[in-house]
Amino acid sequence: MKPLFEFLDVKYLDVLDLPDLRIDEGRITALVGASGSGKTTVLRMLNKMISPTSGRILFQGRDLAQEDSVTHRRNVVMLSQTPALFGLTVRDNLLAGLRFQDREEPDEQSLTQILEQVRLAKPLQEAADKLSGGERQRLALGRVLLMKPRVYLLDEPSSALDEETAQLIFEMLTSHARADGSTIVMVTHSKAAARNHADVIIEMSGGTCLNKGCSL
Ligand SMILES: Nc1ncnc2c1ncn2[C@@H]1O[C@H](COP(=O)(O)OP(=O)(O)OP(=O)(O)O)[C@@H](O)[C@H]1O
Repeated sequence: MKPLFEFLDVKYLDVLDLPDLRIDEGRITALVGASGSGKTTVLRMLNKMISPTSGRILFQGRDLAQEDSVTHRRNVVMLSQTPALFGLTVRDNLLAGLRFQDREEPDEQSLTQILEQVRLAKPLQEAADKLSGGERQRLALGRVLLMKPRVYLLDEPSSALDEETAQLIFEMLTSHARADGSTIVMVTHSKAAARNHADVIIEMSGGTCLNKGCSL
């Protein structure tokens, strides 16, 4: 397995202490652990929203500190726990992630297919602020899928979903990632989801990783 991210003696304030954490390319990694154990902070580091206060993170063998943040975030896209709405309609929200990408606007059919993929049965012209929490979560996931990133950082992507929809979404995400070789790092409170869908489970506690050596 090729390492995509490698943490070398990384510390972040008194929040994280990760001597040796590795995330492999093309795999599905689940970050599990109690509330406040540092899971979201790890995702934010992978996305370069925050940087280590000491130590280094390598991305594809290069120091992440040297990478351009905007370019990095085109490849490594984070879906937060409470995604924001963009613009007025479902369509506006799907297209929002492509604004800064040099790509042709997807046609109606592609947008409708994405909605089917995320199990959101709403018309493209529907007002986004009318959607429920779980529907917004799936809409935001659709926005991220359209961006076709190499790495998906998903912060509790199923927190607002019922069990059946969550299961369908995890299945869609994993088959999508396996088909195009993308990498997923997802935070989840569901140990069952982690066991059923992830290749690697990283267990966090008190800002560190409990796995032996943290290099799986
Ligand atoms: N910039 C910061 N300064 C100080 N403390 C911080 C900072 N960022 C995060 N923390 C603290 O670090 C701890 C870990 O936060 P984090 O959001 O990573 O936890 P989590 O495991 O994702 O929790 P949850 O499952 O509840 O979302 C928390 O106690 C949080 O308050």
